[in-house]
Amino acid sequence: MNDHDQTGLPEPTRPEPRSRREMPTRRAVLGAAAIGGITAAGAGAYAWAGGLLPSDRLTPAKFADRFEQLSGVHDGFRRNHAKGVSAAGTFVSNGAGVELSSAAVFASGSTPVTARFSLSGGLPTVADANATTRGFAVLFHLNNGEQWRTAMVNLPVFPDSVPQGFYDRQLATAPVPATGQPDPAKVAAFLAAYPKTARAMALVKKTPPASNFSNSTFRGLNAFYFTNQAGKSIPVRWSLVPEEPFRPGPKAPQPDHDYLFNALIERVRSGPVRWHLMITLGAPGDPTHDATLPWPANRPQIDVGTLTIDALQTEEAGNARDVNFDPLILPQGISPSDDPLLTARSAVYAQSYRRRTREAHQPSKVDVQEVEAEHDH
Ligand code: HEM
Repeated sequence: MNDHDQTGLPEPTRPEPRSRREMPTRRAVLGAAAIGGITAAGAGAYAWAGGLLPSDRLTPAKFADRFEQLSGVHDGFRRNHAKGVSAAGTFVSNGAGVELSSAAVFASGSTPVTARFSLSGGLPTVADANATTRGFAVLFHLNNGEQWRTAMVNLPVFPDSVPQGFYDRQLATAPVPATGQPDPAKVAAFLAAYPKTARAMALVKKTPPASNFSNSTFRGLNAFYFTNQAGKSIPVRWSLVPEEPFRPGPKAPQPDHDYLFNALIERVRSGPVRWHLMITLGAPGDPTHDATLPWPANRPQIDVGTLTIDALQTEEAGNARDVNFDPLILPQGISPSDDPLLTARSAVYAQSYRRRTREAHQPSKVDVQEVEAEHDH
């Protein structure tokens, strides 16, 4: 994601659908030991060696270079979703997910989570703005030692169907110095080349952002498969639906540079914030390979439990700062779909993770204690 999402997406030739069983997962690649730890330096390049990306020209390093080209290098920060805050809480399963997936996280009971709220883009100092894509990443620490990591955003669909589209979109929508706005001709050419992005962005425009992080719906967007104890698999997508009622966010720029993060810090200080984990069940024929395409609105949605966030922490060693929210770190009972974004994400997140963890860490731009102290005065 970047913070100028007003662009288009490609209809490239789709590779032959791969069997789910052929898709590599980080679980398989890294082994149980790596999954047990809170950090996962990536071995993501395996995905590219397997030719899973549509173009040999595009590598994890080139992807990371492009983020740096557009936002600069900010030592120690994520190459995308650079501005953020760490969070902690608990997922309480109501047991309804057990018949869908054998993942231990769905057995009745509670699972601790490490989470992170973020804004898209590579600038750790970016001003909070209503239209900037918001992220909510969650790491479930399953009681059996497994982990489930998922990074979600507050969009109804993803703008790009293939990695090359995301890569091209970043450049096509970059503001030009003369106007501070994207070059309309470049944007038009990009959208003409990527009509799926044009359609996805029309859906995004019809879905106004909520006023705060705490009343935003966050969606995983990529499809996965759930497999239950009986070995039955079903395509799914998931989302976190807030208990707090939706209110539209302000259209005008806000005087407070950090108004979204400041409001979140105050909100969590006043009491826990809750979302319901909703699993949408796909039907035969629903696209699993393309995150730009919504599934029909009448697909069953199963509420499998409640995620509660009750603490925020300034990013630092030991909390979500040092987590790679790789979407292919999955527990037994959840497996990837044929969506090409998944393997690309895994590889590019690993590249970003490697770069940022080798750099000197700068203090996070969202300082929880500072905001709380200001509020007390
Ligand atoms: C080809 C597609 C994509 C690329 C190349 C990409 C790239 C990145 C990169 C480089 C990071 C920083 C990773 C790190 O340093 O830990 C990141 C973070 C993030 N991405 Fe993506 N992304 C893609 C698709 C998506 C999709 C489909 C979603 C949501 C459905 C998403 C949501 C997020 C979120 C929420 C974060 C912040 C995670 C955190 O807090 O650590 N991204 N992305």
